[in-house]
Amino acid sequence: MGVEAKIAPSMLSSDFANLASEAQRMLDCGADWLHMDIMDGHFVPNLTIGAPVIESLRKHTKAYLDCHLMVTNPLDYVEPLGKAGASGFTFHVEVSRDNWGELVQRIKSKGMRPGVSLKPGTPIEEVYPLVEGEYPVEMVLVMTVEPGFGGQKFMPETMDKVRALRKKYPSLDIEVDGGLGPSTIDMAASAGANCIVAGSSVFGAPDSAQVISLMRKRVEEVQKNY
Ligand SMILES: O=C(CO)[C@H](O)[C@H](O)COP(=O)(O)O
Repeated sequence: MGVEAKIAPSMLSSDFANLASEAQRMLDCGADWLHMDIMDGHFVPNLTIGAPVIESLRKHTKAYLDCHLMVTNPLDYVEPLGKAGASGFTFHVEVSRDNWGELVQRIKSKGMRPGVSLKPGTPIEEVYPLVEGEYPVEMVLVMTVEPGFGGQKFMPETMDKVRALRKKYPSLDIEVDGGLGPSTIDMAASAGANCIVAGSSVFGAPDSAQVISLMRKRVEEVQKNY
């Protein structure tokens, strides 16, 4: 089927005062990507980090920095994040309905991998043109909680979107984010998600490596049957 399991701890749950060592700890625990939540206090009611922090972290790691832009004007972030060393740039479809073609082109021109995300209430059909268009995104991030805060409860009803996407696009990277951990990974993996973002379940566990390994195993078990 051609999709790989990617386990991406959400650095939102890390100790931001020790970001570089927290990032290295996650990589040592087996993380594939580091998920970076960029929030502007407008698209979502929380304010986190931006390009300066990505630039600082990039000096300490070569890891894939999977940036999720929970911002109203993603276009404004392309240039700074490209310069800062972001790897993936995932924007929200709800704020990009009129300019996603330009956005994807600019993201790619800065050497980043474009992705699109959608909130729980947004119909999955809205992202189909972005996967199939002239300037396709390379990943769809299905939010499994309302974006804005870590530690929320996984919304099982969002799995219908993951199933629909996987049926339509067998080799697409499908990421899920929010409330993922040992008790919810089976739902996400069996629906077809292969990129798993997890914050509180990984950072809050006594053995983060064990949680990462369990989630990877579940995704791999499902993927090999495709
Ligand atoms: O994007 C996010 C919130 O908008 C976080 O990445 C997400 O909620 C992960 O945290 P947790 O695993 O604790 O739910």
